[in-house]
Amino acid sequence: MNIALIGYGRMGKAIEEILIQRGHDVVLKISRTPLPEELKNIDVAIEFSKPEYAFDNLKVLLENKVATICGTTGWLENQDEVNKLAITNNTAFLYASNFSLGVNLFFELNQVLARMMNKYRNEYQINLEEIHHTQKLDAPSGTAITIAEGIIENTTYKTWSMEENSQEIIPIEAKRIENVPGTHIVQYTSDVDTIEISHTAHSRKGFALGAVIAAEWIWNKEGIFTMKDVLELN
Ligand SMILES: NC(=O)C1=CN([C@@H]2O[C@H](COP(=O)(O)OP(=O)(O)OC[C@H]3O[C@@H](n4cnc5c(N)ncnc54)[C@H](OP(=O)(O)O)[C@@H]3O)[C@@H](O)[C@H]2O)C=CC1
Ligand SMILES: O=C(O)C1=N[C@H](C(=O)O)C[C@H](O)C1
Repeated sequence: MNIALIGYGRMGKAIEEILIQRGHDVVLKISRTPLPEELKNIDVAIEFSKPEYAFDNLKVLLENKVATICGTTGWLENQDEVNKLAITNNTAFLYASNFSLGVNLFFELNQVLARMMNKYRNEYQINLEEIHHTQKLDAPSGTAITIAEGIIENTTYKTWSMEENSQEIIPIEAKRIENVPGTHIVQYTSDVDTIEISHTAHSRKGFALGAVIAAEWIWNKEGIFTMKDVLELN
């Protein structure tokens, strides 16, 4: 496939390595310079830039009818508009806060555990922690937000917060430590014990491979998709 890499930082470079291994051609690489207004001969675009640039990039890609997968976090206030653009331009769009197979399995496990724990809300205090490298621009991580949303869907918690803690709120703590690719921990603590599930990425390879698999999957499709569709977790 002819792939456009929009954002050529840590993730862009890790993705490029896997694209080449799997026989794809990287026909456009964008870092900093604005996207050309007209895009030609691109099968799929892979967007991993920065929170403040993602929306503008996605608009150009989708208006050019380029099937796009996006891993950039921190731009979701514009998600509805982006989804509409994909639909009106008869193309395909997939956003994932985390492309790794392991985290997507963890999302499922998190929902099952949340459903079980809802009965014991009074006995157990919930805590969500994410740890990332010090260059990360957004907090909490997109993955932590997806985990919190999975808990909210399956319990009587109403929202999440990095500042407040109450019966209705899932507290999220974000830690920044040199060279950590991404760790997420969900804890339920009572007076007598702690139940904990965690996912620890050892490198960026899992995110990058998942992004390439999603790009291969979305080619020639139309609509709005998630990693659940790609990994057939529905
Ligand atoms: N969904 C997932 O599985 C994962 C998501 N992420 C997310 O992906 C994003 C990128 O992460 P990462 O690669 O580590 O970050 P980096 O900062 O390493 O890379 C971002 C790149 O985008 C470039 N850039 C700047 N402006 C633009 C622009 N207008 N258009 C396109 N590119 C631009 C930056 O250039 P310059 O440095 O010169 O400004 C930089 O090279 C983050 O939001 C992160 O949270 C990360 C890992 C996994
Ligand atoms: O910025 C990162 O590095 C990561 N960002 C994503 C997020 O915000 O969840 C995914 C992964 O945890 C690494």
